[in-house]
Amino acid sequence: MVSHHSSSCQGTVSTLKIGRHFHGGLEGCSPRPRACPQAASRNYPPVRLHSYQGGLQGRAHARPSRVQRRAGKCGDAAGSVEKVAQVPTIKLPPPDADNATLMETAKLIDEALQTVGFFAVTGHGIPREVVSSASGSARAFFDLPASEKATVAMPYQGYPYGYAAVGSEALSKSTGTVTPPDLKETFSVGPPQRPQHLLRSEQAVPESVEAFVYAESQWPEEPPQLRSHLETYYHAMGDLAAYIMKLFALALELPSDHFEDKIDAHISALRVVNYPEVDPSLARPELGQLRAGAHSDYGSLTILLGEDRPGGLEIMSAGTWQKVPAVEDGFIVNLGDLMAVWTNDRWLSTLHRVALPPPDFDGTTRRQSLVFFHQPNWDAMISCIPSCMNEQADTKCTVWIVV
Ligand SMILES: O=C(O)CCC(=O)C(=O)O
Ligand SMILES: [Fe+2]
Repeated sequence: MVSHHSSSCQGTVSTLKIGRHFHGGLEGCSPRPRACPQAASRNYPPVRLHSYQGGLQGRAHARPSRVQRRAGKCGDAAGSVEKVAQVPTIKLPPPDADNATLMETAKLIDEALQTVGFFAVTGHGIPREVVSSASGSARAFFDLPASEKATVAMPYQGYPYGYAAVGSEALSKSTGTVTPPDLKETFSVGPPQRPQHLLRSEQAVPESVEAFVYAESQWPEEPPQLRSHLETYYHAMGDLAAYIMKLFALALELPSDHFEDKIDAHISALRVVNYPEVDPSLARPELGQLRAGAHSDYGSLTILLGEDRPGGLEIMSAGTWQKVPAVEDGFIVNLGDLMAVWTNDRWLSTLHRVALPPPDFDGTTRRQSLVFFHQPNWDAMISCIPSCMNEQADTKCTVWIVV
């Protein structure tokens, strides 16, 4: 449904009704902020997502990224990939480094995002203790009996936060590919504090935004430190994302604070993921079944802490699936669809997946990831960044509001 409203800019504002939908069901949308083109919202009120302005009409949804368009079919045999992706490791300077140093780093980021859509960061300054506490508590949570984990299960399909058992989600559905469900279990949480930003917004906050974007996280009784460890980790990730967005601004020839007021009440989600041991002698994965099916992320950027285990992260690059090894004391950062839209496709939101371990591997294959999906403020205006304008970009003032 498209309706028109007046706006402060000269053109029209089009309100496009598509469901922004979180759910742990098999329809393929993951429990994190995103516009879900495939599943119309049936059991949850649709909400406004971000506005897209500056000729990006219609791309806020159903937009295959450049990589996806090149990728073609992506269901080849998992576990057989040998090639290692050219994902550069970028050592971040301290945030108060001189401008020339920050610009050098920004250039490396620009290069990585134009070519692979992924880079690794070291020098991030996040204490090891913050990372190991969050990882350890997440592992302890996943080790609980199923009945305990079920106490914090997402209460209904469409609720963004809580636990989702193995078999709840097939990420590949978001790219229009039907596969059996992913072999993973997840626990997702949202912003620890309800941002004050809601109160100062000029627009009335739709109830659906209140209920959805700021839905309450659910915390289990066990392990007792899970909440404090994950909240500390969430804040550390939010700060790191803000620093990376500052470097993004420099890379895009913008003032370094360009994104600040668009992410100061970010609605990011933290998701911890357990990929259980795969033992084909006990249960053979179904045809096309992966640990996480091929997908691109939806937000501004994702910060991933993975584990180097067989059956890990792979990206589609130069037309083939390629492995992305974990980086010691580092994080993997990738761009999401929203940032690809924001940059008018200058930067890539790359298709990726988590493969199955090779069937003949006889060591441990359990793998855990901590995935931080950074999302700007719910009402941030996403308008084509001036340095990303090109002949293809339609410059008339059109704002897409997803309600
Ligand atoms: O676990 C991983 O390495 C990647 C997970 C991922 O891509 C996701 O959850 O969106
Ligand atoms: Fe992902």
